[in-house]
Amino acid sequence: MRHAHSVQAVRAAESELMARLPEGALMQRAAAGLAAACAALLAGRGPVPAVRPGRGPGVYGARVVLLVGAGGNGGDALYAGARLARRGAGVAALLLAPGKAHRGGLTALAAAGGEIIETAEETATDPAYAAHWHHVERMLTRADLVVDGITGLGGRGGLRTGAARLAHAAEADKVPVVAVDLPSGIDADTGEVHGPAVTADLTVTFGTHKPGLLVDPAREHAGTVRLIDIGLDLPGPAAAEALQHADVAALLPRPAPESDKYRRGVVGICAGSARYPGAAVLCVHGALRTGAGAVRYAGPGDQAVVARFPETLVSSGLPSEAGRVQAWVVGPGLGEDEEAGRRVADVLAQDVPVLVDADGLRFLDRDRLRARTAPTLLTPHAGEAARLLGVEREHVEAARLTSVRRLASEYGATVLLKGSTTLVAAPDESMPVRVNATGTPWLATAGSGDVLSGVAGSLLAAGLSARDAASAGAYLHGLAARHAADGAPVDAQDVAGALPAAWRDVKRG
Ligand SMILES: NC(=O)C1=CN([C@@H]2O[C@H](COP(=O)(O)OP(=O)(O)OC[C@H]3O[C@@H](n4cnc5c(N)ncnc54)[C@H](O)[C@@H]3O)[C@@H](O)[C@H]2O)[C@@H](O)CC1
Ligand SMILES: [K+]
Repeated sequence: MRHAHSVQAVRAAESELMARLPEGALMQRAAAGLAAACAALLAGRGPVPAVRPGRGPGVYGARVVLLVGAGGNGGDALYAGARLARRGAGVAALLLAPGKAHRGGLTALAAAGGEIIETAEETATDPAYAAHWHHVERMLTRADLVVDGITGLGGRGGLRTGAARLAHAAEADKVPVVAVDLPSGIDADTGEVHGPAVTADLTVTFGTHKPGLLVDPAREHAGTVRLIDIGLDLPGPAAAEALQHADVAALLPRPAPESDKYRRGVVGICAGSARYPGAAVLCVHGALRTGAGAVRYAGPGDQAVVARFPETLVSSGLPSEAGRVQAWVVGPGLGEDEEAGRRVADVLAQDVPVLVDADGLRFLDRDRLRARTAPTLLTPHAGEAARLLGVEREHVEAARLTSVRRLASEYGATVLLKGSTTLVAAPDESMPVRVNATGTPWLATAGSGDVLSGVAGSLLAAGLSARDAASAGAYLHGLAARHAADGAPVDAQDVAGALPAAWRDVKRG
């Protein structure tokens, strides 16, 4: 499991540890890890090449520019810069807040032969300093490596004008950028980005991940993330967490020798319509490939479903008349008419776990949902989430973590918010939000959501909690898409077809 903690939790753990260590020891641990990651990158062992023509790999002779802000983040950069300078790199520090730069870090860099250049942020728009800014921009574009130590845990809002200009200069020339702790300008706790922010190739983060390193849109600024253990002890639940193969393997059901189809879980599917029969087929396909003992289908797509999957138990009437199931999936391709609404209400009236997706989300009654005793799982994309929250889609996309938490709490349901990183929030706010990162852009294809509903519904029927079913389902689904795509476009049927490969991959570890 990968954990991400809030700024407040990290600060508390830091002060607890600092009280037991000699002064500055923690920052030295951070700087040592940061310098090692920079050295590896300069030696050609990083996520991006950092060797410019005319220079061999390694630290010796490399040109490193540090962007240094007012706080501890700049301190890390300065101490790491000193370590690189001692190994023969040419290191220059641009101080964006000269009066506030970390004293000890400045002394260390100067002692190691590094260059210190005052580049006060507020002079960026002053014509008297135009030549100076032109000069430092050129330094950046010629560097082998730029280290972003502008802001860390204490950063507020986006980059200011001067910092944004420098970050842009480095990015425009494709100079590798290593962010210290987090890319400056992102919101560490929410993953939101309120203005210009550094886009790093590598982020070296300390003690624990921060939610902003896992959640979009901030995540896209972080590049590859490397976690450095500095000995922090972070008790209590994380703010966010990401499952790994082993976590998912432990969650996936495994049929016991005495299992029969009923014990393995029967999932009911109410999806599709005369207009969208394909949604029914895809949803059933996802469910069948995720270990359900049996799939019952109830709805207007019964003939299409049984023609493709003869093992399905089909009927065309109301879901409550279809026979017993351990969980229902309702919504994909159901349409928007009265009949669809009747089916959703019929499913939600049953006292079993229910997954509501797509068209089903049009018919939710907040109070009825909150009154349900069995778990409910809602699986909206950003547009559907926006409608449920009464906000614009852009708002959900910009504030994904806040939005998924708000939905879960307002609807009293577990919510899976689809996207490039899928988020899962439980109605209990103390539970970490789960972040799924197995997805691929190829998953943005018609019908792939219908498959996901079948997958998660099947896991619900097998007895997983709504949160586990949603997060393990998203994980498998994303992995299946990667298997199916392998660098080329996929359709939703390919994704469903690759589910067994994803399952085996997870189980193998
Ligand atoms: N406390 C410690 O011993 C350790 C701290 N560490 C580093 O220290 C960082 C936290 O240090 P700080 O609390 O000083 O926080 P920052 O380094 O984020 O600096 C905060 C200061 O930056 C300025 N600032 C805020 N927003 C800004 C913006 N948008 N543009 C420009 N300036 C802005 C403000 O003056 C603020 O006080 C961590 O992220 C980590 O990198 C690590 O060395 C681990 C140990
Ligand atoms: K930073």
